[in-house]
Amino acid sequence: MSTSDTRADDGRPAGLAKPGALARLLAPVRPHLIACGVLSALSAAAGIVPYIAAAEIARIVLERPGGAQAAVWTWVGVGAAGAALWLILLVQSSRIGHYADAAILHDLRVRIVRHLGALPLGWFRATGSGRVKRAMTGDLEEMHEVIAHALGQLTGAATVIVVAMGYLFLVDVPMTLVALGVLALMGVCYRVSMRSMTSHMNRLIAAEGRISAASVEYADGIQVVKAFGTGGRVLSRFDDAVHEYAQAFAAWVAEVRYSSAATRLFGSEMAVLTAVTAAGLAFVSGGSLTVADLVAFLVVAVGLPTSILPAVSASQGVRKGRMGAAHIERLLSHAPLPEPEHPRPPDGHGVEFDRVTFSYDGVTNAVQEISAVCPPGRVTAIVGPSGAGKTTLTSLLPRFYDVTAGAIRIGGIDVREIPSAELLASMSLVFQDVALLRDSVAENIRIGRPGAGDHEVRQAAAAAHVHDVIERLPDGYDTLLDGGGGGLSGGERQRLTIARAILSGAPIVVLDEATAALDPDSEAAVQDALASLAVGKTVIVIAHRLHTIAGADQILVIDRGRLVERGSHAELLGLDGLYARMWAAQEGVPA
Ligand SMILES: Nc1ncnc2c1ncn2[C@@H]1O[C@H](COP(=O)(O)OP(=O)(O)OP(=O)(O)O)[C@@H](O)[C@H]1O
Repeated sequence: MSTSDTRADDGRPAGLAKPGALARLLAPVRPHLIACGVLSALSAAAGIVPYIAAAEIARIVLERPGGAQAAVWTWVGVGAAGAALWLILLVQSSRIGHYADAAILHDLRVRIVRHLGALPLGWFRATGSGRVKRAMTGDLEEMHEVIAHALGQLTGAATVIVVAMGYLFLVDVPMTLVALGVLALMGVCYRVSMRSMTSHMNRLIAAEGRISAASVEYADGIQVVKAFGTGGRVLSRFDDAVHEYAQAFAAWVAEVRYSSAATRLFGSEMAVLTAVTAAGLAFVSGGSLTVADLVAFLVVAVGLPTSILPAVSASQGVRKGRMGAAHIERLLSHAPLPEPEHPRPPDGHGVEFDRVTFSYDGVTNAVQEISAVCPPGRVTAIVGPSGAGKTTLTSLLPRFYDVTAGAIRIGGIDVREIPSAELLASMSLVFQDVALLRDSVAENIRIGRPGAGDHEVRQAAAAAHVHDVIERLPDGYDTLLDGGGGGLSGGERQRLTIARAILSGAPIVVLDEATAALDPDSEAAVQDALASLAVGKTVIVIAHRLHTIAGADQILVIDRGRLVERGSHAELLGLDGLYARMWAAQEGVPA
């Protein structure tokens, strides 16, 4: 998790949840939550009745020994009815709470997934998967705790205090004040122990994020770690994060150790029992309290901590739920890719960059005033030194980001006027970091055109020069690939994605050529596959190794965000400029 993850977009620490984010997100199930709260309160009230009945029976037996059998049996009936009602209402409130929980979490998951689908792809590159994952798992889980558990526990505890104290007040006021005093001490200690919870929680969440980022970094880069022995550095980042977590936790514990121990002490049956017994015996010997009334306190007041303590963890659950809700609301508030008000379909698939300027930070332009036409049926190569702006320029075409100035047109229509689904469907994006899904080989190709028949999948694989490789796999086209495409070489994985692009039949192909050198056979196979893919299409290829694009119809040379040269390979060599120097450097031929 990056630092940005621990802060709200307005710079406020993430723990300081926007007030009301939880209430706003739960609005669709508010009636269910109110019903759940009311039933929990009624259930808690019914749950205290058997204790009151026991106390009343004790008072009758002690005050009128041998008499009032009917009254005893009435209280037995009341107690049994209270217990039955407690159970029935508890089950009902839990049923409604869990129903609301399932409904709202489903609703939020769908909203998050739809929203993610509408966010610009550049947002994912900048944000990373950790934040998305946290919203879909941890943050929702924290909201679940509030809806399904904390709400009922809090209303239940509040009701138990009101009903029990109401009854005890009727029995004896001074004794009730003694019991209340113990519980009030617990409340004060709890508030003291929770005073700095938000800042400690933020520190812990930030450290937790760094632990998870370091673990992902280690797992993702395990090959590099093992091959180059950089495990020490990656592991030390993990170690530092774990150490920071332990320190944050220790600092919190050190600060709250006395207040939370006191909370436990005053919130225990032991404390209430001691206070009630001591005060009660004093009052009894002073003649202001009967033994029967003392028994009522021993039965009802001593049980109170057991009913109230779950509310302590529930209130922490609510704090966490508010934080989770704030994270989710923030994710949902990121502006989606603006869809055109008056969508227009492109007329053709030639691509035109018209004085395109783009800045990531609003200060420096990564791409500046680039104008070029990429005609259909032709290959346009983009070359230039590292950091020149090649990837940036091509990522503006599928609207990973929108241009800062100028325009990009497909078939004469500004990409911002083309519906985003149609825009993405009009192009195949073949990137270096080959994305294979955990699915069969056939399905990995079929993503290009869901619903394509087996025969078409095989044809695409054959055109991409990867059919024979697939046939040699243990289960052929049904072989399951792990996420990284294990079992296939780099060149084979690339050809698989090229087969995917061939099957999609999209008229525009954007290709980020692999920087890593393949062995000559593999490279030749990839080149042949690309030639099949390019037929009749508008092909834009970012080239790192110039000899692979020497035959391109036009080559655009970019340097520091600007288009500095353009022409065919021969023309560019004739210019004796940047391209000629790059060619000489790569091919070992003097320019
Ligand atoms: N997500 C981003 N946020 C901010 N700046 C970025 C981002 N991506 C790239 N840049 C910057 O924009 C400039 C152009 O980068 P870009 O990746 O487009 O270059 P490139 O020519 O594709 O480089 P390479 O050949 O090394 O891939 C660089 O200065 C880079 O640091």
